[in-house]
Amino acid sequence: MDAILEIENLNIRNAYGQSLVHHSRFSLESGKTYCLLGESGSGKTLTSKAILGMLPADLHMTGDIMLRGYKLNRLTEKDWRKIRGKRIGAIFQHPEQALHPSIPIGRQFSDLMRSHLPISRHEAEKQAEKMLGQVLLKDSAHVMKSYSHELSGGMNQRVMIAMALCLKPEVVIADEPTSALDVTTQAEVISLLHHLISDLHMSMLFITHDVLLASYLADTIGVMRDGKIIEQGSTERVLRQPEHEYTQQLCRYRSQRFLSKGGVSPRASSSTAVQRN
Ligand SMILES: Nc1ncnc2c1ncn2[C@@H]1O[C@H](COP(=O)(O)OP(=O)(O)OP(=O)(O)O)[C@@H](O)[C@H]1O
Repeated sequence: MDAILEIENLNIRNAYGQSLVHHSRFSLESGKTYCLLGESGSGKTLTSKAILGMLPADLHMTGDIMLRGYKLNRLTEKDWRKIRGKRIGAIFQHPEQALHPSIPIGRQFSDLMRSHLPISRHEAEKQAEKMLGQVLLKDSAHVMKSYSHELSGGMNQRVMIAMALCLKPEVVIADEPTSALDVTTQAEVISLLHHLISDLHMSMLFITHDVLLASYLADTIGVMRDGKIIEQGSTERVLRQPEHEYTQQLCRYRSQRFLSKGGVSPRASSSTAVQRN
């Protein structure tokens, strides 16, 4: 197997020495999606922040995070800026917090591209507009001139996806990217993300509390609880033959939702909640 991102014995403690993430170990294979699945407070976001070198200063981390075998733990902030965005892209739950409120989208987009690539403003804007078209934003020229508060939640999240993917990162981290969206928009954005990631042959770490989303997107699932990965394996195995009692509970809950939604099947079986074309 060709591991692109490896997490070895990751521990995160707060200022009082309390363990928030405990001996976490997993790897993301090239071209695959690994899903960290768990309820609120289980340590998923802290894990993603550690991988992005964005842990709050009051938290203490030990363990190794390796991108293609290269240790990221001891990088300076200057080195991190070369990796974040360029080699590891990120999509967060609230795009409006990540986007600058008083800079037009096109300017933010082209600034991001120019901070990593030696291209002119004109060329960066051309590429940005093209990328906005790829995330199916209809009037991309208009979006380029807009401010984030003028766009809907779903449009802002499409902009974030375009920005996260524009530099063709090896790994994309998507942390609950659709939990602030309504159900229809969520399905559209997840379907779009899934197709782009596979078309561009990227690897994704997807973070969610939603078993149905995990079952749709993930090749491998790691179930997180109280800062620990209590079970991991192929999506098929984890959801069909869960070993841990907590995973069994999650799967029962998923079956109830499945039935209440009138029958949508997970990736572990033949069709999906969000249609895969
Ligand atoms: N800066 C911080 N200082 C101290 N404790 C923190 C800090 N950030 C997070 N925590 C705690 O660490 C634990 C894990 O938080 P984390 O945000 O990773 O959970 P999560 O699984 O992503 O949940 P959610 O989906 O609600 O974000 C929680 O108990 C949280 O309160």
